[in-house]
Amino acid sequence: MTKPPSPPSLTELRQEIDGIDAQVHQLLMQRGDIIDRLISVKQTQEVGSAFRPAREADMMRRLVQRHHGILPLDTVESIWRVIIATFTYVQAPFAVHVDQSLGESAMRDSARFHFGFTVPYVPHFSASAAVEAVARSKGDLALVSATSGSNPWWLALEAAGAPKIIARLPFIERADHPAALPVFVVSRVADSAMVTEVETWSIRVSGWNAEIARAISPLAEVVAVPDTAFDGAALLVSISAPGGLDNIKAALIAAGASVRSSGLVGSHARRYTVPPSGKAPT
Ligand SMILES: O=C(O)C(=O)C[C@]1(C(=O)O)C=C[C@@H](O)C=C1
Repeated sequence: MTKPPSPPSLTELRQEIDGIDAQVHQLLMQRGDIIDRLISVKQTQEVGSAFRPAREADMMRRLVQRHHGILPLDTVESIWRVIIATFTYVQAPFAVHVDQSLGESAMRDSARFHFGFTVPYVPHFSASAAVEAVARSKGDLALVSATSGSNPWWLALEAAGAPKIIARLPFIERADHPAALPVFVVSRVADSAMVTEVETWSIRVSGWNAEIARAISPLAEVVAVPDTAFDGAALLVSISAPGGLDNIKAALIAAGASVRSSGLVGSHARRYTVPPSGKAPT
């Protein structure tokens, strides 16, 4: 009778792990060599930022789709965020300007999760100050709340040549995400690098009240800052449906508001949600 094979020893398993670690490290250095070649092809210096939101949204979605096994998705996502953010930084150094006015810890978690520790973190006491710092810079990023605001910081994005909203974090949403805070990324990137699945519009209205807010809330995500001078409000409206802007304007007017102005202030990828278990992401 043949003896069953004996299980591998701890030393053998550790040798296998060492072999894999050396390969992972080797592959990361190889990735760095490719980034080195990509710098001259991309001509990042023209816009100043190496950040490519459309490419990153696509990479993060594919990462989730191919992932399986016991390694938690939180860990895989955070490792790749640090890899991509750091390789963006080595192409063209940038800082992340963070609005901490609504609370420091969740914003800091979001910045560190998505951009790691190599990219400098610059705290600000208002969203406007973070956005102004980006406007003065060549390729810096600002992180501001995507769901609430105490001042209409997005008005500064209306002008041609001003920075724009280029992404909404987290790229991959799910229950218990370790950096779940909804955050807009504001920067100046090449038009060709933008994702346009969701457009963000700055809309100024007169005659704003709670009833009008309720009337448009099923149609789009809205951040509203009342503007007492005009009995109105500055709105930041995220629109994903084609023709959505006209529908929003019609709904505002039907509810009794008048639209004073509208301007496109950016765009980002559609929200991508991983269900609790087993089902396909949406
Ligand atoms: O694909 C690019 O354009 C890159 O610069 C590479 C890379 C990456 O590290 O994979 C880095 C920055 C971009 O935002 C997207 C991807």
